[in-house]
Amino acid sequence: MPSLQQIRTALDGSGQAHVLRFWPELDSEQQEVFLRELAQLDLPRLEEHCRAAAEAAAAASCAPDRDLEPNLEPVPPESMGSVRRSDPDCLAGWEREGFLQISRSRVAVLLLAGGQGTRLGVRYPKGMFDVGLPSGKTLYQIQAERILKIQQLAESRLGSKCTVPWYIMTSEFTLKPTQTFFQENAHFGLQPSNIVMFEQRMIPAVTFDGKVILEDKGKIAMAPDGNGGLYQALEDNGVLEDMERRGVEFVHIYCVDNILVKMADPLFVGFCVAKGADCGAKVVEKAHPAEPVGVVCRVGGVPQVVEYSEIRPETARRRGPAGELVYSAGNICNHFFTRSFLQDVVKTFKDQLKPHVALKKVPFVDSCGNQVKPTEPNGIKMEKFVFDVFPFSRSFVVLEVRREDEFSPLKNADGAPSDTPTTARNALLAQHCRWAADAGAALLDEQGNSIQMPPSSSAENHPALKCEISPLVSYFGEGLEPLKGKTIRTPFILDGAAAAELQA
Ligand SMILES: CC(=O)N[C@H]1[C@@H](OP(=O)(O)O)O[C@H](CO)[C@@H](O)[C@@H]1O
Repeated sequence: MPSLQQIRTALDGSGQAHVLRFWPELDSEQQEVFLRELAQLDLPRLEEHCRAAAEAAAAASCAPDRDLEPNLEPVPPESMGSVRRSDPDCLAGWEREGFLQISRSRVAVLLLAGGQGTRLGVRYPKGMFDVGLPSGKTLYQIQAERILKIQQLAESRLGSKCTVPWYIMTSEFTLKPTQTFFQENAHFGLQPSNIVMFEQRMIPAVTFDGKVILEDKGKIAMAPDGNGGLYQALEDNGVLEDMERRGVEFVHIYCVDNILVKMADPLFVGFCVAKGADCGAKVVEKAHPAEPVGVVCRVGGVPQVVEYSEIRPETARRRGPAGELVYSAGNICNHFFTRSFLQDVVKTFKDQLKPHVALKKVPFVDSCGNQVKPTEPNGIKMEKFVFDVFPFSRSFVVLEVRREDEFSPLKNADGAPSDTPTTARNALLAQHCRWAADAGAALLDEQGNSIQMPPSSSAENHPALKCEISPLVSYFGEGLEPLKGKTIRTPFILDGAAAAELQA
């Protein structure tokens, strides 16, 4: 660990002497903690980081990138598959391929869970959130059970025991609570050795004039380096070597907040493998031009995602001859990568990823040592995006899926118009009602009236649908034969015990 003097010299040399302004006021314990934190900074690159942040923020304030526009085009149809439009035999073939790879233990899932949940307004990892399902399950539990189920399905279809390892990228904010939560819940029935948690790096928030922000007298305001910090974290933690040891060849990467995520989705994995892709993305048709999702497209002939914060509203609103949005491929943060592509990224490309600028309200101590909670953005956070490696792909594909089956993200607290605990809960419950109805069950509401299924598009706002099917019973609506001809009064939870009872 570098000494205080070495750190002081490095900070002075990079124009950040103010960081130690309150050092004499700290007691010895606070000094020790602060010194440890300072020792973890990338001091040789600090000056460059601060200057780049200030410059990027100044450039970003001049409007979204206008140079993008003339080079932008939708993904060409030959790189796309669609669950809604592709031939059923094709879909079945892709699914078979996916199951084959899963059954050989060649598929892993990787969760991006380093975020702070600021918009949702919770102080714990988003994965620990309970959206108020009848079962009270959290996002982590639902995901864990989907892994258990997909392993089981692959085993029963192909007769070989298999493992889908779960890699979880956390940050300083989320690692400890996530570890504790998993331990307290007996890893939700998964083998602890098949869950690999690792931490992404943190970087300092910076003022508009390029100064590191002090959150407290002995604490720098740090933020995770964005979900694109993944590639650095893979290297820092030897994750690709771990995958290689386990024989993993294909990785399904996803964000923690989508309650409908299909872990290791055999159809998506099989589609990408069958197409010989090194990199793939799942999309849904955008609901409306201003929906806060990135757009999967091409820029200057190479695949890319233009993030919702960076696209010009006029571009997002552009429509084709039939009135459809030209840029309609909404990114749902479900990506496929081959391990060998990830290796290339880590070895060759990751340092070329350009950080994106986010202007945030960052609490700080002023020069007199007073705590200030700003009402306007005062700080710059620099984030890398996980999809910024798409341009390096040699064979990039996109699979369009049904929103009502695959995408209902949890971003905001209840009260917001969309992407809330309520919309996430309703989306899942409506999906399960559809599964039950498709299996031949008649559903009654709490008063005993027959439930009319609403159109899928409005299901997120339909509160009467209270049928929850455990992922341990069904992964995507399969295996629900015991429901045939049954009349079910909601709220209803179909877990393993209830399914056995129905069967009997
Ligand atoms: C950097 C990144 O991955 N951004 C993703 C991600 O957005 P967030 O607002 O960062 O959660 O999830 C969205 C889908 O929920 C996706 O549309 C968007 O492109």
